[in-house]
Order: sequence, then structure tokens, then C-alpha cells
Amino acid sequence: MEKYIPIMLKSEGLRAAVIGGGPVAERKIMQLLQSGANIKLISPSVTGPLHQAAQEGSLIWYNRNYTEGDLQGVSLVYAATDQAEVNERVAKEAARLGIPVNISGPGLGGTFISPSVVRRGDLIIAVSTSGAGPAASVRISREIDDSYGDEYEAYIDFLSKVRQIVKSTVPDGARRRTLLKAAAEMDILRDIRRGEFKPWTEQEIEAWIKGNITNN
Ligand SMILES: C[C@@]1(CC(=O)O)c2cc3[nH]c(cc4nc(cc5[nH]c(cc(n2)[C@H]1CCC(=O)O)[C@@](C)(CC(=O)O)[C@@H]5CCC(=O)O)C(CC(=O)O)=C4CCC(=O)O)c(CCC(=O)O)c3CC(=O)O
Ligand SMILES: NC(=O)C1=CN([C@@H]2O[C@H](COP(=O)(O)OP(=O)(O)OC[C@H]3O[C@@H](n4cnc5c(N)ncnc54)[C@H](O)[C@@H]3O)[C@@H](O)[C@H]2O)C=CC1
Repeated sequence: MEKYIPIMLKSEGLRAAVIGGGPVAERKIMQLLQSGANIKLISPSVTGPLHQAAQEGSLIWYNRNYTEGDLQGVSLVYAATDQAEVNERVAKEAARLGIPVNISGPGLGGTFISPSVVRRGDLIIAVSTSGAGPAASVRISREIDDSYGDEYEAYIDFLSKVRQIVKSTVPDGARRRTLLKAAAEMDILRDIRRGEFKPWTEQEIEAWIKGNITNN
């Protein structure tokens, strides 16, 4: 089995090329679009939703086969055709340019794979079987989907706000770490679930910081 490391890639403004325009390409593209990437789609045929996205100007569609040179200026590539030979040519050009490339269908030479993803606002949970069984990734992420409700969105927003204020107001590293660990251990989720949580104001967060620093 190949070995993989998970990473979170900043996608705003990312220039990505997708080769192929079937349902699999569509799934990859819809995720990229939601994350603000700029997409160059190269395929002689595309699904209805992709056609619509092109008409709306959400992506740039080249209505033709892939040809070498198409990857100039992009920093991420998805080869999603049903032709091994085409996917492999894309992977070769990407390797020459040093760009990460995903192969969703037949063919060798891909350098990253797409996980199955559960999102709750800024919380992202990604599941992968390292390519062994995508259907198992889907099943596992459904289980996660069932156990992580919408309350996690408000919870992560809360943690983010506390962390921002702690980072900008507490210069001492050890104190900062103690505070951030304490914030992560607060049982805010229970309050959110009960509908009893009122987002803290900046003043309330600062007061909590002061209280916790003097207690340590
Ligand atoms: C290696 C990888 C490369 C990549 O695409 O990045 C890959 C490859 C292949 N998948 C195939 C089939 C299926 N793929 C899915 C579903 C998903 N596949 C995804 C990822 C990955 N698929 C990467 C590994 C992920 C991991 O590590 O686990 C998901 C998670 C994410 C996404 O695609 O965005 C997405 C779920 C999205 C969601 O959460 O809903 C289903 C199930 C379904 O559709 O419900 C089936 C049918 C059942 C089955 O075949 O198992 C085939 C064709 C086999 C054939 O027919 O010959 C290949 C090619 C091959 O195996 O050679
Ligand atoms: N990774 C995944 O999640 C999954 C992968 N697959 C595999 O992925 C592949 C793609 O799946 P689908 O989108 O359903 O296939 P599809 O057959 O519907 O689409 C293939 C697309 O590739 C395009 N294409 C073909 N030759 C091309 C070329 N030379 N240049 C540019 N585009 C070209 C076609 O116009 C078409 O839009 C299949 O081989 C399938 O077995 C299937 C299911 C899930």
C-alpha cells in the first residue's frame, strides 16, 4: 500500500485544473468551487451541472481533449477521465512541473487522493482508507456525520474567538497553552445542545482569561 499524509490546503484563489467532466469530476469540482478555487476544466463532454457552472462563469471550460501544456500555471490537478492513458499523461506532465495530481479513475502516477469529508462550519473531518476501499470511507464518514451535529459549528466558532483573543493578549507561552487547553475542555457543547449557550462577548472572554490566569 502507498503511504499518505493528510494536509489541509488553503483553497481560496488556488488554481486547479480538472481533466474530464463526468460525475466523478463534478464531485471534485463542486468541493473546489465551494472552497473558492479557480478552476480550469478540460473535457470534450461535461455533466449538466458542470455545463451550468461554466455558463455562470464559476469555472473556465475548455471543450476539448487534454493536451500537454494544459497544466501551465496551475498548482493542483485532478485527472478524472475514464482513460488510463490520458490520466497517466496528465500525471506525467504534473510530475514534470512538480504539481500534486489526483487520479480518480484508471491509471498510475497520482500523488494524492481525496478523502470523504464531513464539515461543520470550520470543523473538517476527513476519512481515507489510503485508497483501499472508498465505499468504506463513505460508510465511516456517515457514522461520523450522525454523531457530530450542527452544535460543533458554534463550538468551533467559540474556540476560534477565544484562541484569537488569548493569542493577542497573553504574551507568555506557557500561560497561553494552559488557557487554550482549559478552553478546549470547557463543556460548551452541552450548553449549545440545550440551547443555553450565548456566544461570549470580547469582554467576557477577557474576563475569563483574567480569572484563569490569576487562578494558576
Ligand atoms: C483512490 C481514490 C482516488 C480519488 O478519487 O481521490 C478513489 C478511487 C476510486 N474510487 C472508485 C469507486 C468509488 N468511489 C466512491 C466514492 C468516493 N471515492 C472517493 C475517493 C477515492 N476514490 C480515493 C480513495 C479514498 C480513500 O482513501 O478511501 C471519495 C471518498 C471522495 C471523492 O471522490 O471526492 C468518494 C466519496 C464521496 C462521499 O463522501 O460521498 C464509491 C462509492 C460511492 O460512489 O458511493 C465508489 C464505488 C465503490 C467502490 O468501488 O469501492 C473507483 C472505481 C472502481 C471501479 O469501478 O473500477 C476508483 C478507482 C480505482 O480504485 O482504481
Ligand atoms: N474516484 C472516485 O470517486 C470514482 C472513480 N471512478 C472511476 O473514475 C473514472 C471517471 O468516472 P466518471 O466521471 O463516472 O466517468 P465518465 O465516463 O462519466 O466521464 C469521463 C470523462 O472524461 C472525459 N474524457 C475522456 N477522454 C478525455 C480526454 N482525452 N481529455 C479530457 N477529458 C476526457 C469524458 O469527456 C468524460 O467527461 C471512471 O474510470 C470510473 O471508473 C468511479 C467512481 C468513483
